[in-house]
Amino acid sequence: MASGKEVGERMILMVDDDPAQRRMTGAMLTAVNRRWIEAEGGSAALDVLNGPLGPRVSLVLLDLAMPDLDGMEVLARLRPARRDLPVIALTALGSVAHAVAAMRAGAQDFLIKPVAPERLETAIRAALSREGAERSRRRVSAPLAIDGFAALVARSPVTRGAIRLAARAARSTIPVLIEGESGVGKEVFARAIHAASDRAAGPFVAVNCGALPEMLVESILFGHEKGAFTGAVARRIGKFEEADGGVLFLDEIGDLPLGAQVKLLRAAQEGEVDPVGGARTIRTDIRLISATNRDLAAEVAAGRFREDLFYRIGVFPVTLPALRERREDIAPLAERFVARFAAQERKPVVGLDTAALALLTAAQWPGNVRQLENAIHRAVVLSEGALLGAADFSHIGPPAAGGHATRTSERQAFFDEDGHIRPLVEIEAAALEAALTRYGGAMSEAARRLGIGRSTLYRKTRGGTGQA
Ligand SMILES: Nc1ncnc2c1ncn2[C@@H]1O[C@H](COP(=O)(O)OP(=O)(O)OP(=O)(O)O)[C@@H](O)[C@H]1O
Repeated sequence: MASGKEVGERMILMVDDDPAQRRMTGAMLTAVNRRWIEAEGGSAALDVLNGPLGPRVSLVLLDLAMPDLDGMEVLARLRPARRDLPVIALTALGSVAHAVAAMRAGAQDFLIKPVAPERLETAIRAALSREGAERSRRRVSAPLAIDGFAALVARSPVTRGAIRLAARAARSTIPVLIEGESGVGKEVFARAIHAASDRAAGPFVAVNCGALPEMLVESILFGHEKGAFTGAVARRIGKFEEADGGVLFLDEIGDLPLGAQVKLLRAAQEGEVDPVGGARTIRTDIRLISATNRDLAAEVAAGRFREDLFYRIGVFPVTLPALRERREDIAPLAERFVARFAAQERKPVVGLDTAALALLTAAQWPGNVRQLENAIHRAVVLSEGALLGAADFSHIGPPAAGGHATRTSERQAFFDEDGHIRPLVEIEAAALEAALTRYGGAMSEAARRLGIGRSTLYRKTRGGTGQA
């Protein structure tokens, strides 16, 4: 049963089976002049929402672990009737995975108990303003927007699955984490989510965290005041402010230094950023889409990525498989690229012959779609005829035979003259050298391709690769 406290125009429904917790939260809400009502369990909460006070409830603070009807069940049952009702899930430390599930099921935010009063108030304010009834109603009545995805090639079931998932994410404000190797299409997916969302008219700001100079990461993301440090001759707005009202795409988020991760967490949780060297706090309204080519869970385990930030940004993971794991996409992508580059380069090329298609379809594509795109561009530029043939792709390595590295260069990189595997430091040194040679000494590109941060690459090449 629910016990009404103050009955006013709009009120918060607090749902928790623990009386002490209800008292504590109630005191916090009263202190910030919020009207509220409480329910001691899931069924009581549904009774309130379906009863005469229901229409007055503007927000639900929902404990997830309750004996009679747990929070997830309450979410599932209230959603059909009250789609526009913001819900903030509350959970104990250690059950963050539940909170993540709740966000996927439609909660706007989650808080870990015990909750600090300021954090509670910030979350309430954000949920009430950002997820206001009007916007939600617009969003719900809009048809499933997949227009932003129409430009993507997707013949394979896995790519179609990823698009369906991303299209669903586009309709909410959930932070999305796009995972996949370099060149698989993470950024084009992020742009498609933006285009299909109700923020399409707002900015899309992309930041490659792996390419940010370590000293300037915070100033670039959060801005700085004039005179904040030597060289800060004018105030500069950060990427968060730039993306206000739109989407901030953080590529290679695993490369962010730990210090910046702390600030990012606050910005992601509370929508507030503190420019470097300033006393002001700036409120922003952004949607975060992150991407990584690393296993972030492993980075968390290794202490290189903050667990709380991982849970915050990784609520809705979308995984894009490597191109070699979705070979059905190769031919349509190749044809798309031929048409594009033929027009761009004013060449009479109209397609690929069977042998070329077979070669491309069987290749390994370590650089994924971007590598395929570059290979086609090069072939179109060099071609003389109407169809590209296998000879136009002679630089594409053959498929790995039976999983063995058979090419001479691979043999030299991995094995010594006696056929024994080389020590890891030597293999690493060879890989670093190969990358730097391949990308003409461009550190950022080499680091990106190697899947490591630029500072790590500097350290490894400067300090000698024999050092750990
Ligand atoms: N499904 C697709 N349909 C059409 N083009 C695609 C598709 N996927 C990727 N591309 C093209 O491949 C190229 C690489 O994509 P993108 O830059 O999004 O990859 P990425 O995963 O973000 O790479 P990185 O990790 O190196 O930043 C782009 O030119 C993009 O247009």
